[in-house]
Amino acid sequence: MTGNEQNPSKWLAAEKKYDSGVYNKHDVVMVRGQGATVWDENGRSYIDCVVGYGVATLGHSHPDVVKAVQEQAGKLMVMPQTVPNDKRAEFLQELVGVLPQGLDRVFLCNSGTEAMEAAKKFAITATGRSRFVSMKRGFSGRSLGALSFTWEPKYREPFGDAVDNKSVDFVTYGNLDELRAAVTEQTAAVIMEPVQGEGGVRPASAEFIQEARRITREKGALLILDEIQTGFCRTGKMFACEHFGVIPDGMTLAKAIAGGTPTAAFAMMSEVADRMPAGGHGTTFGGNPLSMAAGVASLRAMKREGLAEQAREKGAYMMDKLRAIQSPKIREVRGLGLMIGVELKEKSAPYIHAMEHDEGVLCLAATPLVVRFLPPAVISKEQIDQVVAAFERVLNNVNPREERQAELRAQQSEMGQQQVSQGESVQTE
Ligand SMILES: Cc1ncc(COP(=O)(O)O)c(C=O)c1O
Repeated sequence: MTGNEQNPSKWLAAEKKYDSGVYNKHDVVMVRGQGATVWDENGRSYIDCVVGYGVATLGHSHPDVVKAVQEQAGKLMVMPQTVPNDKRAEFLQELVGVLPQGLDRVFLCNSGTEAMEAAKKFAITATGRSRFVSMKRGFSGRSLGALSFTWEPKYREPFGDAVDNKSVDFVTYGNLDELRAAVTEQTAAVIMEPVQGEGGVRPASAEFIQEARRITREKGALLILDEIQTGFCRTGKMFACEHFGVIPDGMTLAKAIAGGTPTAAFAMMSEVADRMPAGGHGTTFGGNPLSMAAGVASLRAMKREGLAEQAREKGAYMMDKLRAIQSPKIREVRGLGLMIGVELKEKSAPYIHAMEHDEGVLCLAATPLVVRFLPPAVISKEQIDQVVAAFERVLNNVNPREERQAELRAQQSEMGQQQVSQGESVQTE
């Protein structure tokens, strides 16, 4: 039991009452974070291997980011992108400095899905084409434009024809023949994640991603890599495409880009940017000075602290430890850097719940069978040891089938009790 179940919090009640209802809320209220640790309102600590779906790769409340935000908040928070701003210029310079060569034009926005929207529009104006190739099991976000690239039917079907799924061909991630057949002279862009995150933590093969580069060039289409989850050191390089020696024409960026502030970008080659008419796209909050200040501090800290090397080394350490777990429930441990998935032979949800509830470790699902770990790169090896030990205990102790049967037995006996007492009351009246 968490403290909240014993003593329901007013914050938990308020959030559950007023939220739109689209989220499956946990029974816990988080109030503070530092590095790889977060604390709930009752003071219980958790090792965070979710970090806001992969946002806080630098750790929660990194001191440089906190200082930059504090200073900028007292100076200037709002300036639209039509009016140049010192922090925005500094951020753009820093960002282009770490991006693969040639990606030196940037559209700034606020979330991953907006970066995908931008990518879609820039690809259409750059090529004069409007067909796309995306990947089965791919996830690109949930706005209607981005949703057209997202494969999972449950995210698309509730919105029927409002999601444009006629102009997108989905190919099996890794299938070279399907890829070659799908990319034609009508294709504006091929969209893919270098490691599928939501789709089960699946790294692309070098052959597949390199063939995507080759065939898009041959057909005059763009290659757009979705590095929203993989970017900014998560996979052990600043960007995952560096593992494959591939430079795309455009790259969508978000999550860890700016120290936890809601920031995103579509970075592209000049030839792609130059074809968008002035005023053809825009956003109010994109490139706001507050996020830009956080972004500058975050990018500098990533470089100074060797965050990519940390993610590479700790990722290998954690993956080795997970692979050493002897459990018949594990089908496969896979990933790249600190983007790690453990595919089980059964549903992952009860194990993820037990990790949080019983062990104080936050992790998340990626498809119903996969437990996904996205710890910050500043996590210590001791914390990794704790996470792996907790996971092993949970695999040993949780038995969803037995628990479900016990639940059913309890329900049946409760119903039996009710029938007996109803029967008794009838008799006694
Ligand atoms: C690969 C990928 N693309 C796009 C998105 C959408 O980003 P956002 O949730 O910021 O809109 C996500 C979010 O998880 C993602 O992992």
